[in-house]
Amino acid sequence: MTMSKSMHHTARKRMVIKLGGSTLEGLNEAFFDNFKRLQESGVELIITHGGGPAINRELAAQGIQSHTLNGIRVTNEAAIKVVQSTLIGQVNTALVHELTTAGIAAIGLNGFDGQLMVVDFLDQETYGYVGAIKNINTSLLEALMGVGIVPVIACVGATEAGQALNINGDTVASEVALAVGADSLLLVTDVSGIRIQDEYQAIATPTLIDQWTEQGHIYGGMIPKVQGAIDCLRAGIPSVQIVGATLIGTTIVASSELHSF
Ligand SMILES: Nc1ncnc2c1ncn2[C@@H]1O[C@H](COP(=O)(O)OP(=O)(O)O)[C@@H](O)[C@H]1O
Ligand SMILES: CC(=O)N[C@@H](CCC(=O)OP(=O)(O)O)C(=O)O
Repeated sequence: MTMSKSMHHTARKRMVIKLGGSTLEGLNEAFFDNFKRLQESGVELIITHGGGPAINRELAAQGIQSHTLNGIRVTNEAAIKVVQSTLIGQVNTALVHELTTAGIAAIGLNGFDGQLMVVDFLDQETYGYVGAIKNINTSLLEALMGVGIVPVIACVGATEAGQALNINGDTVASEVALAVGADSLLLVTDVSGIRIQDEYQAIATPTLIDQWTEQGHIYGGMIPKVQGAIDCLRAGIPSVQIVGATLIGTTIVASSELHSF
């Protein structure tokens, strides 16, 4: 790390929580209470979310084809319109409502708002309307957190020309965590972490993850999670976890930290 995180902010801890579309619809008030307690104890929260299943339903209803490649949705011109309207219009608003009901002050955002996530095409030929993040407006996030409001980010980016681009939710979570110098990243999904040959792993290292991915034990939607986790860990974010709705799962640690477990 070139710049100490304490340079960005003082004693307050910062946590980025990503709620996967796979688990979002089943979360209850007790789950959100955990976050309320964290916030009350002085932790600054940023919530990001996906919405893969909701997008799939809407695409199917409109007869639009799509498929994924390395856990990333290949998004054509018809699909990006559905992604944009579903994530921002439905999933984000519903989540903000749930947080508000749980007593957490929350504001819904997407890449267009205050130039929150400026993107370029990742690789238009391969992925279509999918974005790679160029810049994140961290001042906006800090201003909101500074007054106790939780930013709730939908994974839609905006190009400088104003084109919406789809971004994988796990990628948004890890890039936001990196941009704000978070102390921890929590990816909440529909499985209790990384499962290898029917066993959930309490601990994983980048080396093990590379092996498991090569062997095909890690595939599909788990790929962007482990990639984002490794990026964060390498950049010095001390705690990265992939968990289920019970908040139990896999902690990803640098190999050199293994001995302390
Ligand atoms: N090794 C693995 N351990 C656990 N889940 C895995 C693994 N490899 C692939 N997966 C898949 O990843 C899914 C979670 O990713 P995804 O469906 O994209 O969830 P989310 O909507 O939370 O991002 C799991 O439900 C599982 O099907
Ligand atoms: C580019 C890309 O893959 N975008 C994702 C965005 C939603 C998402 O990530 O949802 P989950 O968190 O439920 O997986 C998609 O279209 O499904």
